[in-house]
Amino acid sequence: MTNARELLIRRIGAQGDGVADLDGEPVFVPFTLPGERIEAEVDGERARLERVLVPSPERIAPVCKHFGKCGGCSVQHMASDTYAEWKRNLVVDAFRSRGLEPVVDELQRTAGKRRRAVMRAVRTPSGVALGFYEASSHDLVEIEECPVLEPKIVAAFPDIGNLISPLLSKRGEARVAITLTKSGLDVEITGTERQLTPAVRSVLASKASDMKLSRLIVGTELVVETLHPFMTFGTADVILPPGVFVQAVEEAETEIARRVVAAIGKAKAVADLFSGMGAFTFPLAARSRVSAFDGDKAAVAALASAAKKTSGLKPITATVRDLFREPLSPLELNEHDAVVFDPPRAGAEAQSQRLTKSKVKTVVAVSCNPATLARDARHLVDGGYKIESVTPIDQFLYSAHVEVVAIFRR
Ligand SMILES: C[S@@+](CC[C@H](N)C(=O)[O-])C[C@H]1O[C@@H](n2cnc3c(N)ncnc32)[C@H](O)[C@@H]1O
Repeated sequence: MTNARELLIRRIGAQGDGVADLDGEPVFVPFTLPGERIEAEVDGERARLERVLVPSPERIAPVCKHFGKCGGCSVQHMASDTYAEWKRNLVVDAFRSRGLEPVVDELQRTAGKRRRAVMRAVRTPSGVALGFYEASSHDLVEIEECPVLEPKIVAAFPDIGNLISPLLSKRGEARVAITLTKSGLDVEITGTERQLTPAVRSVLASKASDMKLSRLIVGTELVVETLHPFMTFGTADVILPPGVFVQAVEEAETEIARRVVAAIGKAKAVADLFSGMGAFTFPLAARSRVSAFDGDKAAVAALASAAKKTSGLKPITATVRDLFREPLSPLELNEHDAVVFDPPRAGAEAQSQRLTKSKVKTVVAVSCNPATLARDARHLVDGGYKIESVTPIDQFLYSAHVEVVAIFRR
């Protein structure tokens, strides 16, 4: 049952929603700010904003016309300083909840835009629309502009819609992953029900080369690869396997790598855990021997192949390993002077526990989830490490996500 209520917003929650109290219970209202008096349609612990009765002086006009409907961004309505302090506090609160009170740096901004978009495509009366889902829904919002995406990706939407058209039935829907690589757009279309017949394949291949795509994959089939899609890490060009992890924003990746390299200093041997394709391995290998480990076979193969082709670096080894099930043992860790880990959102708990039993002096943790980072930091601190610095980086502009680089020493 829903009902319209007048509410006073008291704080901003971890997802960027304003939080009001109603009969002693929290109610989350997207797109509102502390101090605002609003009218909202309440449905359990969620509410839909109807009207802002008394706006906060921190309220600003959103930069995108789709804001409020598109589920991609949650916080375009906050003044810049409020936004930066809220994001920084997400990290402060995560550490505090584990009993840790490190000095957390100011939010580091990056000017760059996202180089990967994972979108949905649907047929419309006039063609094919590309968009993102509304928040907590499967309703598509057709996207005509996007301030967080690389403009080259947004500019390609009409052509990509046209490309997908022969694959979509009347009510069909497809998933489209578009990645801007150094050799152009890499497009992967999945979830279409129509067969990739030889005739359709040849139409797609010809459209893809007209569009100068570096690669087009449909389902698991490579339709065309005009140029190998690659990214540059340090001095190495690494060819992207399909679907591999890439940091969202190139400038953020460069800033993280710069901080990782500076923290490692002159260490002779470094373990790069959850290395992916080597975004940190290659910058580190300018000075240190690096052992890279990751669970993704294709990413490790891409890293190893680029390491073979790149001259002027210290030796690199690349190993496929499930680091949740089989974290590096204290003995293996002791072969290194420093360790970097950059796990998925689940964090690196087992590995952090092993680190406390090793002699490694420097640990650099890179994380996109302050909650699991703080949990892992608690293990490291209990095991004798001191937190040297914690730096939030705004890799995920206008969202409730934040990247963090934390340095530990003993
Ligand atoms: C946040 S990404 C970091 C990748 C790389 N450091 C970078 O900056 O591009 C996390 C990586 O963890 C890897 N991964 C996920 N689960 C894993 C596991 N159980 N064992 C080892 N690696 C895993 C993924 O393949 C991915 O490359």
